[in-house]
Amino acid sequence: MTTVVDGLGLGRGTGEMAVERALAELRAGRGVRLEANGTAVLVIGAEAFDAVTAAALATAGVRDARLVLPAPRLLKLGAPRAQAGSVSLPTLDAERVATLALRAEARVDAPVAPANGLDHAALELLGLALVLPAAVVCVVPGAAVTGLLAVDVADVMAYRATQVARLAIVGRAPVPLEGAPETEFVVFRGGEGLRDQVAIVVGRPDLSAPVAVRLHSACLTGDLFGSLKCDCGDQLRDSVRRMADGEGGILLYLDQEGRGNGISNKMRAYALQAQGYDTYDADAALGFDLDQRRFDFAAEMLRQLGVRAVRVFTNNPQKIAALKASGLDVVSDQRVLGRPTAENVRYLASKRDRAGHYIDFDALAARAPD
Ligand SMILES: Nc1nc2c(ncn2[C@@H]2O[C@H](COP(=O)(O)OP(=O)(O)OP(=O)(O)O)[C@@H](O)[C@H]2O)c(=O)[nH]1
Ligand SMILES: [Zn+2]
Repeated sequence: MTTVVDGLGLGRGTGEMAVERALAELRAGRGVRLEANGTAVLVIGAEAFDAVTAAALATAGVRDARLVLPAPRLLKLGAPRAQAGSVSLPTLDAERVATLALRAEARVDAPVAPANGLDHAALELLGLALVLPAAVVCVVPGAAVTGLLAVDVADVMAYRATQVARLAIVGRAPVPLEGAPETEFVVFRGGEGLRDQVAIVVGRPDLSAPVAVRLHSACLTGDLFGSLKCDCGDQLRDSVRRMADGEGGILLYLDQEGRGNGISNKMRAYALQAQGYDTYDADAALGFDLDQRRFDFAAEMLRQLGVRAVRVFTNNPQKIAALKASGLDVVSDQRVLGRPTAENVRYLASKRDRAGHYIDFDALAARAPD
């Protein structure tokens, strides 16, 4: 297959390479050509769609331009739909796109058409690229636009699953931690959009028994800076300490900032929270479902480390279900309580009430201050 050699991606499928390149293009604010069954459209993220881009596309003679939005964003705009949908852009107006895609007070101003396969793939690409889930999609006449990267819808929709299969350890070393001197960091590549994922092996867990495990999604603000808006930093340090003081364990530090939405979208959501939205409504206003995270690759990391049974430290029923679904034996009697603060109590209550997290406020209140 000469096409595989083409990109020197020996051993990688051409479809996967195209998807990975498309993610880089979209993150850089450029468009890509999305193809399915002989149909091709240009896709560009709404957040990159400025007046200059709009004018260039109009000059190129593009037609049938639409703004594709996910169902939660359509609901916010006053047009509830079970699935994603699109509104027509008869003139390429960057200001209108920004309003419909992002502004908190916006209302839908045109009929909404159901999303087709190309539209769904466009949103999947933007999600993988961690940009705002709103896509400008249009038809490009013949040779009017050159140099666009082409990517196939089927390859886009298959991408996440193929990444799990490619997960591999790329580096490991001992890193003694305060309070956990015998600790090893093991770095995996793959799983979600070629990001690096880290397993932190604390002590020497007995792999023949259920291993203490925490799946910890990255939270820059909480883990590193001690943000008062969430409980992540406490959960992180408490989990490592419990593993070190007990029989050892494995903490997976997962590159899933903002429940998988990415740090930029998390800050957009925090801006809405500052206006009074709760954690889930803020995400929904931007077009996100309750939670974007998948944990299938986390289970695969554990498997590659020789773990068959886990005692998982979490309050999140989705994590428990995902580990079980992946075939691991799961004991789930260990909760991870952060410190309640005036700033995070609403966040914790929302997680309990809207996402079914096992958060016991009496137990939190009873926690002795450190
Ligand atoms: N979108 C969004 N993400 C947030 C917000 N606050 C925290 N996060 C993210 O939420 C995730 C929390 O991760 P975890 O602590 O692993 O997860 P959890 O789902 O609460 O589950 P457990 O802690 O295991 O009970 C991290 O990715 C944070 O960056 C928020 O207000 N909005
Ligand atoms: Zn946090």
